[in-house]
Amino acid sequence: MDRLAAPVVQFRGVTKKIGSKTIIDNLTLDVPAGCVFGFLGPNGSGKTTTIRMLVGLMSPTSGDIRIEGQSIRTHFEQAISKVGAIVENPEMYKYMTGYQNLMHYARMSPGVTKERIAEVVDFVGLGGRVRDRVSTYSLGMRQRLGVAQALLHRPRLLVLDEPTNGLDPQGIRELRDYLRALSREQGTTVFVSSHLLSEMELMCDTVAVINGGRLVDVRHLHGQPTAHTSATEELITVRFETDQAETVHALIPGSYVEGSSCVARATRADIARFNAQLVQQGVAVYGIIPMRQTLEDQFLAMTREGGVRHD
Ligand SMILES: Nc1ncnc2c1ncn2[C@@H]1O[C@H](COP(=O)(O)OP(=O)(O)OP(=O)(O)O)[C@@H](O)[C@H]1O
Repeated sequence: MDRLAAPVVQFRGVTKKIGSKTIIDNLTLDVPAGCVFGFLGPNGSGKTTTIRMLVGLMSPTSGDIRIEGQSIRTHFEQAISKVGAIVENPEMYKYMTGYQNLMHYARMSPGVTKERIAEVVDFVGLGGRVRDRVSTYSLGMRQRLGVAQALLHRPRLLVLDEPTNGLDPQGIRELRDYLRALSREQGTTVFVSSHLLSEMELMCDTVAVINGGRLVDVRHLHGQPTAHTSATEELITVRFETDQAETVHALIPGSYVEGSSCVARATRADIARFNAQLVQQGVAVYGIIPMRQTLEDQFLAMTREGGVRHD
């Protein structure tokens, strides 16, 4: 992946209000070209709303989204022409075969040839079943057909909302394999949402975490932190060993008490500053221990506040 390439998607100060409720709050985020990008958040955090705006099903209240530099506000047609998406359930005619469904969509997309249909069918591994009726397909096969359809016009960006929902482990593995192949072999950027961190960890190069409509973290999973978290600003998680855990918790925003210690996520500089303040207040700190958390632990810690539901 070329890390210097211009981002495929740029969210800039995107806010969505419905009535008096702010669903998405000032989202600014870059999606690098050619990666599998995970959009992770608990239920109700705003993933679907963001995706609906990204694929043009809903307009932001303020802010803008650019797709390959084209604004969805001022150049909607050009911006959206670069996107293929499955949002909610893909519309399929169950009484027709997979192939007939693809032909139907191909007729609506200029320039899609029979060769292209064969290519996408092959790519998603639907070959043996494409001449069968969709009514006989498993959920996984319907989803492959949905992805094949979304890829027909060679989009630069493929957007999938919670694509692993309802798939069995084998289906999830296959989906993961072909999404990764799509980004690696064809340079297509894949934007995929989920509330399941374990899947994101295996599937994605980068994960953005959203909670309560706000971006809380962006993490590059196979190496250095992204631009959102420069090395000096990177948050680390540490355990303050102390017999006054509540006092430490009261001092450090976003921390939580666990047994006789307090777990906090902060930059290195802030951890040193908090420690100095604790010493000044006469709180005995016996140790500050870096925690090697799994992304799962970090995700739970980041989304702990506000009593959100995890499943
Ligand atoms: N049309 C609407 N009117 C009022 N509130 C809405 C509307 N659409 C979404 N919301 C609220 O916005 C918040 C975010 O919803 P959204 O569906 O984007 O979240 P999500 O992260 O996709 O969650 P899930 O995984 O459960 O679908 C939720 O609290 C939801 O109730």
